[in-house]
Amino acid sequence: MRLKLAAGNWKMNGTGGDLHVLTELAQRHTHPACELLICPPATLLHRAAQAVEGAEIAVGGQDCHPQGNGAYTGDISAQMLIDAGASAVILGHSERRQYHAEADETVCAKALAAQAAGLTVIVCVGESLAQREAAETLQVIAGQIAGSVPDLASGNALVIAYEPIWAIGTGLVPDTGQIAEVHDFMRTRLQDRFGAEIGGQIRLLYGGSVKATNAEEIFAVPNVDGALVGGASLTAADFSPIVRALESST
Ligand SMILES: O=C(CO)COP(=O)(O)O
Repeated sequence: MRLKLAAGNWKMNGTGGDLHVLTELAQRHTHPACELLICPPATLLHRAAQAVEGAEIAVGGQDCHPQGNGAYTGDISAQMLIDAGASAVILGHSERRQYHAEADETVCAKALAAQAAGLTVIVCVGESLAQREAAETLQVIAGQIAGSVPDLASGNALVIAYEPIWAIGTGLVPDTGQIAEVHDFMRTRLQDRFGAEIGGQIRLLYGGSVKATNAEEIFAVPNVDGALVGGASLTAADFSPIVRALESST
């Protein structure tokens, strides 16, 4: 059984005054029937980890460097994320691929480092609108999974988030048939590569304009094991109903 995961990606949002969102979430979800993860900006990680201490909420980073330490100004290593209290990291988000020119090989190197450090890795994949319109979606996803996901000894510490670029922050969401097609395809690719057991352990999240209003429908899709939520993870009032929808889908 894969434990469902509700993950929030705060992106470049949030300062100390927003930590109350975490304490509010902790109060609302004392015994969650799914895993809860919030990935705040790196500047807030340590305080976020302290804010959720004792609660069933984990915190994670939004990126890490492949090296453990060294002359990489502005970068943060996987060990540093752990030191700050993180247990997971998002890698290869389309915004990093686009604005930081991260290729699959870079994402894979980061994933290896994060795994070695003991972090749960959330690798993001997803097609652009032009790629979808050219009927290249599955080909793009296959290439990103092959290139960004490192070899694994277990599937428990790997999560893949399918985030169509055209659905991120736009209010547009693929229909459930389109989500099912990609998630089933990812499951098959992962089981072909890693075997039925490991490939069956890897959790597959959907991300892109997930809201309280569409969560239930999305979580009913087979092979959707949770969500990676951007905008609607910034307040407890928005995120909490998504968590509840996931809990009742389990
Ligand atoms: O990019 C996302 C999460 O990583 C999705 O963002 P939105 O939920 O704001 O569309």
